[in-house]
Amino acid sequence: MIRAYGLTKRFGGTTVVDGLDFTVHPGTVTGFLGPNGAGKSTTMRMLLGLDAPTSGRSTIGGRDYTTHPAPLTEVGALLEARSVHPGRTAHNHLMALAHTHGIPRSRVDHVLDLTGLAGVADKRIKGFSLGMGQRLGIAAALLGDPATLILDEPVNGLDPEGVLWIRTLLTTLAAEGRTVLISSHLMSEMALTADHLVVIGRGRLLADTTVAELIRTAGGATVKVVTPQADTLSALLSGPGVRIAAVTADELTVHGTDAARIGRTAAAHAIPLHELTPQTVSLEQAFMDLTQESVEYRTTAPLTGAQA
Ligand SMILES: Nc1ncnc2c1ncn2[C@@H]1O[C@H](COP(=O)(O)OP(=O)(O)OP(=O)(O)O)[C@@H](O)[C@H]1O
Repeated sequence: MIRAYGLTKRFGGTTVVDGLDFTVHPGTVTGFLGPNGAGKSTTMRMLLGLDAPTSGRSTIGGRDYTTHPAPLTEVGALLEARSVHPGRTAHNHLMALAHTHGIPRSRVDHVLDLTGLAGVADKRIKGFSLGMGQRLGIAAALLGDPATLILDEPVNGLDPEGVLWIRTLLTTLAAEGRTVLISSHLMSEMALTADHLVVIGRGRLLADTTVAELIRTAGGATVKVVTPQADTLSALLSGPGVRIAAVTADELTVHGTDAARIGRTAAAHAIPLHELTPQTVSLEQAFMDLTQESVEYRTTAPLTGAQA
């Protein structure tokens, strides 16, 4: 379990992470989301003891990361800035890590297999593509068979097959009971990978919730209904918690009830339906609504097309 208690970081006069409290539970993949510059990497660096908080504290597995006697076997981390020796082969890089952390050699072959790098294990890292480098970073994070994984933008640079692979890998690792925290600024990616979301903007906590709950609070599910008897149906559906908006004379948007009930009501009163479509707010839209006040880099002028 990862816990942050009032985690705060100031650089000069700027507060980059502002009193963050959250808990990341084992057994689920938790997405750490926020627009560019929201403070995700800084928070992860503090969790890992790489940046000292200005105030507040955090624990991993109940203790401060820096006090773990064998951190690699407790926490596997992938941060954006990797320090790997470009002249080394992937195999040698992992062997060096294993050796200095008392991890058995057999783990090196295991993580090379797991990350699909076995075929290029003897190639020098400097010849690696962005995606291969990303896989190597993940291999290093998994080397100590850690109970907790903290991965900063793990999908960066991966091709569609790689994205699918990491999604499956993370879900499997969480199902084994591990704590998995992954950052991204892509809501669409998180929607497919994470069960739980911690969303920040300008260093502040905006949401700590499930994907489904985020959609619900962002406007919830609605149903589009097209019928020549919109007024009659509207009157029949009205009630506590139900909001109905007339889009046109024969189209309604209904909040607060589901398509099944609308269909049953229409059938019971012999009202013909030309369309009955459940609609959910896209997660991308929910994210934009949530973070619109805290977007650091906003386009102010419309794009007018490519200049020659
Ligand atoms: N060492 C530093 N000194 C000064 N400012 C910093 C430092 N590190 C980060 N910042 C600033 O802190 C803010 C948050 O940065 P951070 O990298 O944590 O955001 P992020 O959410 O990870 O963004 P992205 O999605 O773009 O990676 C940014 O405005 C950044 O410029």
